[in-house]
Amino acid sequence: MEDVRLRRGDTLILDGLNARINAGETVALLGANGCGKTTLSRVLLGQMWPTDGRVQVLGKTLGRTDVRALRRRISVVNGATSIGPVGVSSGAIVDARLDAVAAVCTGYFATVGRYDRPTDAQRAAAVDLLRVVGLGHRLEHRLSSLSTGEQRRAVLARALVTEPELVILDEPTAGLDLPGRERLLAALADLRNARPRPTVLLITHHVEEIPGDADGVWLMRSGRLTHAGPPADVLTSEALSTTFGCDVRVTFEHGRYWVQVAATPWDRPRSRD
Ligand SMILES: Nc1ncnc2c1ncn2[C@@H]1O[C@H](COP(=O)(O)OP(=O)(O)OP(=O)(O)O)[C@@H](O)[C@H]1O
Repeated sequence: MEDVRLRRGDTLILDGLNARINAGETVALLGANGCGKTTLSRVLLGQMWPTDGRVQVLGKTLGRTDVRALRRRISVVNGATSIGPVGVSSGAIVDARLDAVAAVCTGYFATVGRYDRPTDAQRAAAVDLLRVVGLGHRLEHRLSSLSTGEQRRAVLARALVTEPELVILDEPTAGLDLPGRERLLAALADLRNARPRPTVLLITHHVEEIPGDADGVWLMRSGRLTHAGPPADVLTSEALSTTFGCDVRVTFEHGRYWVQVAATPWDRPRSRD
């Protein structure tokens, strides 16, 4: 991204973004609600058009390339409800009535329901991926009978089945319990060992979800990227306190970064009695 600005009405949503992710790198994007993270991802997907600036994705310059062809090389996973009944207004990306293997196979055809017949090799790849995300024991189960965490992992497997070159994960662990979240993070760590290794943009609110060996971390505030660099340089108490507007302490343990809120601007001085 070069000098990317995006204005809608009176709101400057993205304010002069300059940043780069090299092929195969994992970068985490962190910032307060409403700072522009999802908008940035939508720009990368060609779903929102910047007011100024230049965006290149997978070597293609947006505005000079067929976005539909580019989209086939990208997968998006977000925490929103994406499994449900098929219908124009349901917003579902996959039919809840499908079993896990069939659901993952819809990823090959970018369909919500089962309209196409996958090859044996495609089914085998879907089964492999379901095992990777810890759903090997749920292959024949309908999505509607799976727990939220299991559904989320099935959606992740669906997103990966086409071996995308770029994976955008927008709060992929939202709504997951602790083991569910750890399982999903482990699946993401496996993804970083995949060959070829996809480029990953992980949008998250949770510092502890950022792999300690991520290639980069971007901090965003009011539509600007205020910090970008290796995790050890960016995930500091000072930088995160500025980003979130409250006093936080960052520690590094067990290969990950952890945050504690030390004080918030709305803390009142405690009475002595
Ligand atoms: N089409 C639009 N027109 C006007 N304002 C918009 C539009 N799309 C998004 N915004 C505003 O831009 C800001 C950034 O939204 P965005 O969804 O990118 O934030 P975010 O960082 O992903 O937030 P969250 O962490 O809450 O998901 C918000 O204030 C939002 O209301």
